[in-house]
Amino acid sequence: MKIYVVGSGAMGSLFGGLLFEGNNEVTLIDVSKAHIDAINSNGLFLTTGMEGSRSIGIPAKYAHEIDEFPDLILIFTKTIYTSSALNSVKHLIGSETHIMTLQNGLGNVEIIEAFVNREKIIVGMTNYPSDLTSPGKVSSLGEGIVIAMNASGRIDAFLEKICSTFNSSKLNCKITPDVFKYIWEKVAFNAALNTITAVLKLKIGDMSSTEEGRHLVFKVAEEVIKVANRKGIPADIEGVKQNLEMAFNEHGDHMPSMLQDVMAKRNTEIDFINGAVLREAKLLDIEIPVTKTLYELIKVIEQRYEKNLSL
Ligand SMILES: NC(=O)C1=CN([C@@H]2O[C@H](COP(=O)(O)OP(=O)(O)OC[C@H]3O[C@@H](n4cnc5c(N)ncnc54)[C@H](OP(=O)(O)O)[C@@H]3O)[C@@H](O)[C@H]2O)C=CC1
Ligand SMILES: CC(C)(CO)C(=O)C(=O)O
Repeated sequence: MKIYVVGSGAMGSLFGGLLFEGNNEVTLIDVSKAHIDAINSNGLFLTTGMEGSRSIGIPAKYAHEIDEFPDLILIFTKTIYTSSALNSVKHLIGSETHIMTLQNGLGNVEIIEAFVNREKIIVGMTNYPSDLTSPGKVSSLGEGIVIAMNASGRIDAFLEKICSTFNSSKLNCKITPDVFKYIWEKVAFNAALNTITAVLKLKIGDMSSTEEGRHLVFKVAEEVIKVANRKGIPADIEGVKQNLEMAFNEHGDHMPSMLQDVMAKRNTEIDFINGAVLREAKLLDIEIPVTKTLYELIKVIEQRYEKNLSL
């Protein structure tokens, strides 16, 4: 299968690298010169729990260097850049090209719909942890899953082919009609864990070693699931709590993507995570005070470093 990964940082490189090793024709597309140059000079240096460290000779390019249509565009930019990234690869979207999003947050399908119709969108979620440690170097130490579904609600042959391609590339994929239940559960997870570790500048394990840290995480998760349930989405707080416990125990050394953003003084996905939940809560007239406080704290942090001020 011919696959372009658009946004090839921590997650894009992990997925691109594994799909390439699974004998797919994969090209990484990015905007970071340092990252592209490092991969083209020395290969992608990928470390995964099962396979260890190796250098993968996968091509990395800028969008304008390519001109063939792929079967699949896997978009792995931060959600704030989805629209601009897809604009930069508009010339690569053929009539049969599908676009897949496993990005965190809410509203990803609606952004992609400006580029292809819903039948050509695969939406899902993943909880593989991945860290971009330096240009060209990515480390993913922990197991995960991919949940996927066609955004139109139909299971078709292409979706089945994608999932089996992922599975033969060591990416544990499941097709699930109830995909938005899992997306909301992941939003609850990220609204809690990503913001709290980012505000505290602590890795998952360091934060979750305190009773107060764990209490705060569960409080936010409960607020988000309350909103999902009131919208009629059967998200399950017990499942979210189990996933959080699993992250506390098994992903202790991971810096959630929002923490990686704050450390690098980049804008975060807060408007697509806590911000999106707050908008839904407002429509339903539900108070979610802890989720709102964390939203506001991340906004303060973003504004401080946008102005080059210390924290
Ligand atoms: N990291 C993780 O463990 C997990 C992350 N996710 C989600 O996956 C998504 C990706 O996260 P992550 O991999 O951590 O993010 P990264 O910031 O590591 O990677 C995103 C990459 O996209 C590049 N980029 C930005 N704009 C464009 C563009 N216009 N065209 C092409 N590339 C572009 C960035 O370059 P530059 O840095 O120069 O801007 C960067 O290299 C997010 O939605 C995140 O929430 C989900 C599960 C786990
Ligand atoms: C890996 C995981 C699940 C941890 O928070 C994540 O989604 C992220 O880092 O954004």
